[in-house]
Amino acid sequence: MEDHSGDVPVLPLHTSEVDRYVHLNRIYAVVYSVGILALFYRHTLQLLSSPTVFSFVFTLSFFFADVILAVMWVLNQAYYWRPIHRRSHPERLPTVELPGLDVFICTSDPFKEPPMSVANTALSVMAYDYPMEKLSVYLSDDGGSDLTLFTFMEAAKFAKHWIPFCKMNDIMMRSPDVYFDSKTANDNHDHHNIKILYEKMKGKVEAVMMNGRVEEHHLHSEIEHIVFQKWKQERFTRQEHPSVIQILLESNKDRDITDQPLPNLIYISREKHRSVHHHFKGGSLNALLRVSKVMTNAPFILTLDCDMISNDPITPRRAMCFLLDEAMSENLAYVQFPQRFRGINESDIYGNEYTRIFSYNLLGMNGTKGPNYVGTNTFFQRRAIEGILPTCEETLKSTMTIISSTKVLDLANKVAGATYEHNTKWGCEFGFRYGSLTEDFYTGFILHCEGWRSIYCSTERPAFLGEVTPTLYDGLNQMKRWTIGLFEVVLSRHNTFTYGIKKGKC
Ligand SMILES: O=c1ccn([C@@H]2O[C@H](COP(=O)(O)OP(=O)(O)O[C@H]3O[C@H](CO)[C@@H](O)[C@H](O)[C@H]3O)[C@@H](O)[C@H]2O)c(=O)[nH]1
Ligand SMILES: [Mn+2]
Repeated sequence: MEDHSGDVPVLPLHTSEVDRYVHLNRIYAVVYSVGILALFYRHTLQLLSSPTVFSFVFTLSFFFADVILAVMWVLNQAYYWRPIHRRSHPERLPTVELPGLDVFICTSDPFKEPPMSVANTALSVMAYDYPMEKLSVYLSDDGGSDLTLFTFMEAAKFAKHWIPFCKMNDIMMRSPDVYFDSKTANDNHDHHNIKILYEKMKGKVEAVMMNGRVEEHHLHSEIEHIVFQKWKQERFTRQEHPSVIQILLESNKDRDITDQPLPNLIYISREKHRSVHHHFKGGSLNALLRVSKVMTNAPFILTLDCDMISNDPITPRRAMCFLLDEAMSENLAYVQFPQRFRGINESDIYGNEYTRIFSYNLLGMNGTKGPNYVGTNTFFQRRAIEGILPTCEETLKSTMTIISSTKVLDLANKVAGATYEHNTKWGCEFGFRYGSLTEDFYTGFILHCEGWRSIYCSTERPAFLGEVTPTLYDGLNQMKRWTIGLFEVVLSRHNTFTYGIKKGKC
């Protein structure tokens, strides 16, 4: 990778090395295969020497059960054959301007996903070590909740203090809740003041949450009153409401308390109609793709679940080490960071950490086409996920610089409309793909089939930290959803065996 053609050698932005235990893995695989062959040899002998029909059928059933397990085992070896560790070197990124980054955060229920913790996720990424004028954070609220919007309005005010505080004190954990809870938070004067501000904001949000809805006396400015008028409409429910797009911070206008620019912060609740399928998270991500296209159109996109806080402010620069590498970016669809969790007790009795699917398997896939998309902590190239939009999507091509202009807002509301996708290829040829409860796996798989690659970047300090499912019931439900989602892919025309092989690219 090193280029010594110039006078000064250009150091690579990223390096990779094959896992040092790969040979052990391979030896183990060979020994295990011998074991499997011996087992089948024994089964065959038993079948041939079955004294009765009953014992024949009995042995045959064991034989088939073992065939299934053996096939699963063989397929799994792909993960251990050539795991690759990739390291990024963000300190080597050229000092030229960094590209725009649009962050998509999805939330869907203010009572299951408390707006205050969603706001913490947003604040943690808004405080990234990244040029503020290049960063836009979009919140998609599928719950269409005034409580969430209210919380984000408060968070936008708090961000003006929080972002400079993090940067001046070089804080790594930029989610306020976790930062104030952590033992490392040192109790200096600044810390004390910002904590008071945070507690005040939290108090306001809690009062509104207790009340269950935003009322006149919670609001202070004329603008706030106008915004919440929408919720006064008779038919404003979670499943039936017009689109709400609210710019809470505008980078080229708003400044923090040290007079530095702030990132854009935009609240979006796409239009919903009972009679129109909204396609859950996939639908919400596609609405975000379109709205962000008409507003900021950044070439790179980070998708985040509402509970995934940033744990390291340098992460977007790490992602850029891969995405900006010309030799690699041509067909690089996304850079995946692992899903790690906080609050897991030592014994992790429910296996909530999912180390295998979120760490080992992804590492293994780094040696092939790259990891599958796990729904969150993923930096996409916009052009990969968007696909080539046909000319009928002309509206999407007109990006403007003033995001708060009426023209931009009208267009944004139009593309966030419930029926906008009718008679278009959204969800099947471009955007996040519909048809599976695990839209993430499905989308990543299709991208790989289309010839795109992906990268798994794991770092010693986790880039993001999520929350584990709180109860066994939730955990089982989640597992059920994932299994159904994967099964939907198997039953679709994009079956991983047939479609992937037919395409000849997987
Ligand atoms: O109609 C919906 C439903 C969900 N979500 C959001 O999608 C995210 C993930 O949903 P969650 O219920 O937390 O599902 P999990 O099973 O925990 O999520 C994992 O599995 C999902 C499906 O494979 C992926 O989309 C996620 O990124 C991945 O973390 C959350 O932020 C939700 O708010 C929406 O925006 N709209
Ligand atoms: Mn979740």
